[in-house]
Amino acid sequence: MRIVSAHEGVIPISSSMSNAFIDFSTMDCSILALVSDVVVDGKPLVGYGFNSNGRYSAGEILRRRILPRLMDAPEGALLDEAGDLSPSFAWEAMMRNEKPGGHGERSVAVGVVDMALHDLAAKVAGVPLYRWISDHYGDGDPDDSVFVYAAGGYYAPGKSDRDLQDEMRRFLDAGYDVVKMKIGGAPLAEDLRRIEAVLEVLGGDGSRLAVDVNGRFDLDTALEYARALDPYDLFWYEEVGDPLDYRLNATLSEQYKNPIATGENLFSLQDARNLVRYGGMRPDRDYIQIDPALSYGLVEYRRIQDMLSQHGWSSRRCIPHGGHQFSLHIAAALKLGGNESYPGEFQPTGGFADDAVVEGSRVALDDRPGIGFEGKANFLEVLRELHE
Ligand SMILES: O=C([O-])CC(=O)C(=O)O
Ligand SMILES: [Mg+2]
Repeated sequence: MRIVSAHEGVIPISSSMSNAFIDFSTMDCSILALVSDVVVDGKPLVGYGFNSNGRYSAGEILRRRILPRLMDAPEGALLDEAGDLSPSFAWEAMMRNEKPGGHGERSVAVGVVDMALHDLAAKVAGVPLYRWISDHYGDGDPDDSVFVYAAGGYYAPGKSDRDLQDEMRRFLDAGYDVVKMKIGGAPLAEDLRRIEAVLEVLGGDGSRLAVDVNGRFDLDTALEYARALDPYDLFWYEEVGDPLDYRLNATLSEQYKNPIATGENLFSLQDARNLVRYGGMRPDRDYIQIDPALSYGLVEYRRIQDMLSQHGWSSRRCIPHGGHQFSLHIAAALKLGGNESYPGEFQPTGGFADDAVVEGSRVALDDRPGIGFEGKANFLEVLRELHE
């Protein structure tokens, strides 16, 4: 098989909401179609990818470096011994002449292509991606459903505690047991009032509420909030300080007994290893949220899983950021602890298939070949425009 053309584009995924660090008024996203020479039912098979959310589109890097290297790779260089598309060989081709370090600059671009390559490889095999990953990289016995929690609870102009409660009620009505809200964008007293409002909806059960700081706090504020949050026994306290401030995270973990989650802004094996080496993360309770789409794709994510396992971490302690279908397949196949979900945000890219049902905070995988963007009508329309 051969990739005959690559079509890259940019779409807005903007909104009026804010977390403690950024607003999403100009958030956009790279999308990609890789058209193959494999024809099924008179149409070429096409692999699709996009770059999750939280990082902006990476079109320049895709156009100038990553895609030319992929498309100019010698005949056969992207194929394994069986003649099948190898995302690992493609990764080597895309990363040729790239120095180590500085990962965020290009990890998003490579992640977009890696997603499309995996979508295509599974479509060529005629199987859903979770099955393909499990057979190629896992134990051949994937989970048939994945734990998901509903992320939202953003700050927004004019949003009242009542609005926040209604949003959380909608999540519960949609089948989620665990929800997440933003903190750190308001003074502590106001955030505690917002937390109490959400806890009211959750019957007072803090173990069903995660809070996300988006890297806003210095150490003193991190500890001040930690003392205030501890009695709630929350599901987790997320990305409390700067993502690369491992000392802050380590100090926090000595003083905050409940689970901490972080990693959505770490984009490489090396950064993840530093978190585990120096960040004080506790394999018995904490969560690692690295998002495969932002961090060089599944090829790198598997290296990260190997590293975690060598450091005594179970894959079940990983719950990726991003709320997208790619990570849902990875979670089922590699037996992660779950996946994020944004029932209301980041359209048209975010979320799962239109017919996906969440029950008891779990979502089942479907049988569409590849990632299954074909079951997400609004997004598919945008993706098809790239190449049709
Ligand atoms: O607000 C964001 O950038 C998204 C985020 O942190 C998350 O999903 O955990
Ligand atoms: Mg987060």
